[in-house]
Amino acid sequence: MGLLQNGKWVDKWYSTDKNEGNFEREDAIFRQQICAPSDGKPTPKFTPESQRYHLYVSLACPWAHRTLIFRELKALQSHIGVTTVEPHMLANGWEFSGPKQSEIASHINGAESDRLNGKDFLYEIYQTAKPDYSGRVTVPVLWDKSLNTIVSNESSEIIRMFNSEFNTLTGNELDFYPKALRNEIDQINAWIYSDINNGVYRCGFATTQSAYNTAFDKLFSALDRVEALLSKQKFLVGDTLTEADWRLFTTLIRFDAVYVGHFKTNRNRIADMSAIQDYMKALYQYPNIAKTVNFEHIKQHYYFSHGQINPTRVVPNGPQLDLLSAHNRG
Ligand SMILES: N[C@@H](CCC(=O)N[C@@H](CS)C(=O)NCC(=O)O)C(=O)O
Repeated sequence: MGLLQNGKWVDKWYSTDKNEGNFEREDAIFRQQICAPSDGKPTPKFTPESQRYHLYVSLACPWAHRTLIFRELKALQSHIGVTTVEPHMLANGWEFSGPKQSEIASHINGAESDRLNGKDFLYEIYQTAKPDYSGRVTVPVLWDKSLNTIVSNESSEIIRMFNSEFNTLTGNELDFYPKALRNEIDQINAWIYSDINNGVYRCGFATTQSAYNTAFDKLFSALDRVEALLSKQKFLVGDTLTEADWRLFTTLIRFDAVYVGHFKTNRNRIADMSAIQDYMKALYQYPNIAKTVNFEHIKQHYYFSHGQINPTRVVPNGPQLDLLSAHNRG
């Protein structure tokens, strides 16, 4: 686990020293946009084209998972390729399969070598895009094969591009960020991001009791708020399935398998919150979504990579999850 400093890889864990034990997530650095050309405007640098862009993801990562879900929802499978890193993220950060993998890591089915750029580590992709890059090396990465660079490493922006910019290519007009609901979606995203999506990390990576207590209380108040909302309506924003639901889903699906134990988010499980549990099952059973969920990668990543939380690196066998049974959400 490390980061690039002026283009050089340094093996360093997150520091919470300056933040009284609180984990602070850094902002993503590559924030460019793919835009469909519009009449009378100069041609954008990144235009939607079939097979021009490629995703680097980890199947373990909830942020990368959003982009895989949108690739399915928006029928982009044949237009945007994917390479999956190994789940064990160790001294060299995210690794591709191959002979340079860390000695203590094992190859996990579903992980791949980097057939596109022939690299051993994800940080080399960042170095190619920006030789003096400083910052964390995170997934997802949306890579541009034409300009040999990173378009974006911010999942919330990648899913918006997938939602709207490739429609002419795919003919898929499904809209998970409709204009009329944008305010409401943005408001919901804001507290779900800080208290739930990032909130589970703030519990797990806290290094003082009080930082953990604060994150834990916020997390479960937010989950109670979601449970109350979903007890009276179908989705987070009324009757319409939006990006807000998919953004929440990738955290919910990891919750009982990993966060409850590994991140100590154990007031209760999602399985104990009946509206959320049924809602999560409904989303899991939505066409093409279950195949984006890989519990082997999820459990291997968290339990094996975070040696300071789980020094034995033993990965639990359970829990048994009930995701395929009937739900009452239509
Ligand atoms: N803002 C980013 C966050 C991505 C992120 O933090 N990904 C994690 C994996 S779950 C990562 O790659 N961490 C590596 C690191 O921080 O060194 C996004 O949503 O795309």
